[in-house]
Formats: sequence, structure tokens, C-alpha cells
Amino acid sequence: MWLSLLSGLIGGAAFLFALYRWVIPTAVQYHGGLALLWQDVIVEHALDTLTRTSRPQRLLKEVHRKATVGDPQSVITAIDHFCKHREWAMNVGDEKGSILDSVVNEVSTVTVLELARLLPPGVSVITLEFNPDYSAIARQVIRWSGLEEKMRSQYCCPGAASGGSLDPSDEGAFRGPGVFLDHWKGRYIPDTKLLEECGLIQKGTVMLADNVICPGTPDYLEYVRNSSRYNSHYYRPHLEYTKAEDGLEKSVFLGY
Ligand SMILES: C[S@@+](CC[C@H](N)C(=O)[O-])C[C@H]1O[C@@H](n2cnc3c(N)ncnc32)[C@H](O)[C@@H]1O
Ligand SMILES: [Mg+2]
Repeated sequence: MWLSLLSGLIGGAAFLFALYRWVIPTAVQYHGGLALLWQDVIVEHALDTLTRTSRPQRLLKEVHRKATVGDPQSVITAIDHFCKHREWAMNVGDEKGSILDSVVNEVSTVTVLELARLLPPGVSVITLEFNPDYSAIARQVIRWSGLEEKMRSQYCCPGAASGGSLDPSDEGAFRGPGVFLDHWKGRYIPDTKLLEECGLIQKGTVMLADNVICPGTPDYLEYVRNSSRYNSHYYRPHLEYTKAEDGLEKSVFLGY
């Protein structure tokens, strides 16, 4: 009787492990909403609790283990490999990263971007992050990549939680032709309008918005696609590290 109980327990544990490790991750590969719920809520919280570390801390550890100091490509490769094979994270990812690369190549300088491999001399990059812990980790990743010189500044905006993530007093820092939107989806429209109002979006400014399909930003898409001031183009990649549909929207500001 003890033997059958033990084998039942082992069988049950093996079943649950297989479910967690292979069956559910494979199933959620094709459904963006389920993927986000599983990877970004359930798995993240479980691993945070079990390991007493945060996902950004685990990513940083992997960068330290696998990437070469001063080599941004090795940092991106280490992060993408880890997120594809070990623990999913809400990065741009390799597939959308290539589209981001092509857009970065089109603009002469970049003003808002979080981490990129294509940063020619003289380019200045600003990243915004309102979570101080994430912001501290991002700074360490940037330092490891050897990109500190090119990152003109990195802002942590505590006020962002109450609504506004952009500080118009930083006007000089934001002016320029490249804006990458990848924060709270509900902030895409108000922050774009704020940039417009502050005159920080100029003729030729390229707005690149991530996750316009998953989780989705229908109001933002409607805004840029129906405005005669933007010329908008949709890219149809997958949600990072999955086979679920997502979208990047590139919108070039044509002027007033
Ligand atoms: C999807 S992640 C960015 C991922 C990054 N683009 C990458 O590829 O690694 C979004 C980040 O934006 C931050 N965030 C969300 N809303 C924000 C806001 N209103 N102001 C500043 N940061 C914000 C979140 O804390 C989160 O770390
Ligand atoms: Mg994103």
C-alpha cells in the first residue's frame, strides 16, 4: 500500500512538473493573452516567491554570467536566450528587435530608446523607468554593455504612477527624431499628445510603438492611423519569444 501511495505521489509530481515545464508553456505559445497571464503573472510571482529575487535581478544575473563587458550584442543575446529557453520576460525580444534595428537605422539620431545595439557615435539615448528597482537594474545592464557614454540620462519618474510619465521640464533632453513607446499601454495616447503639446515631436519624428496588438492599444492605433499628421505603418511580428500575434506601429510625424 505504501508503495502504491509513493508511486502515485511521484507520478502526480511528475505530471504537475511536465504540465508546468512543457504542456502549459507550449499551449500558451499561440495565445498572447494567455501567455501574458501565465508568464507575466503566475510564473513570475511563483519564481519571485521561490527564489526571493525579482525577474530583472534574475536577468541581470544571467547577463553577468553570459555576456561580455562592453559588448551590447552579447548582452542582448544573453537576455534573449534566457527569455526564450528559461524564463520569459516582457522585452522587445529578437524578432521585434530586428524591426527596431531597421527603424533605428532609418533615423539619424535616437531620443527615447531603452537598449539598442545600433548606436553610432553622437547618438544620445534616454530611457524612462518609474520603478526604481528596475531602473537600478537597467543602469547596471547599460554599464555592463559599455553604453553609459551613449545614455545621456535615465529618469525614474515617481509621478508616473499618478498618470504622467513624461516630465515636460526635461524638454531639451527629449527633443529629437526617435521615440520608442513600450510602457503602460494606456499611456501611449496621453504621452504622445503630451510630447506633441510640448513641441517635442517634430516633422520627421519617428514614433515606434510596441505591443499594439498584444496586449493591444486600439485607441493609439486609431489615433495615429486616422490623423493626417502621421504616416503610419504596421509591422506584424509575434509577441516576444512566442508564436502569438503582436504588432509594432511605426508612425512618422508629417508636421502641423
Ligand atoms: C515592457 S517593459 C519595457 C521593456 C523594454 N522595452 C525592453 O525591451 O526590455 C515596460 C516598463 O515600463 C515601465 N513603465 C510603465 N509605465 C511607465 C510610465 N508611465 N512611466 C515610466 N515607466 C513606466 C514598467 O515599470 C516596465 O519596466
Ligand atoms: Mg513591449
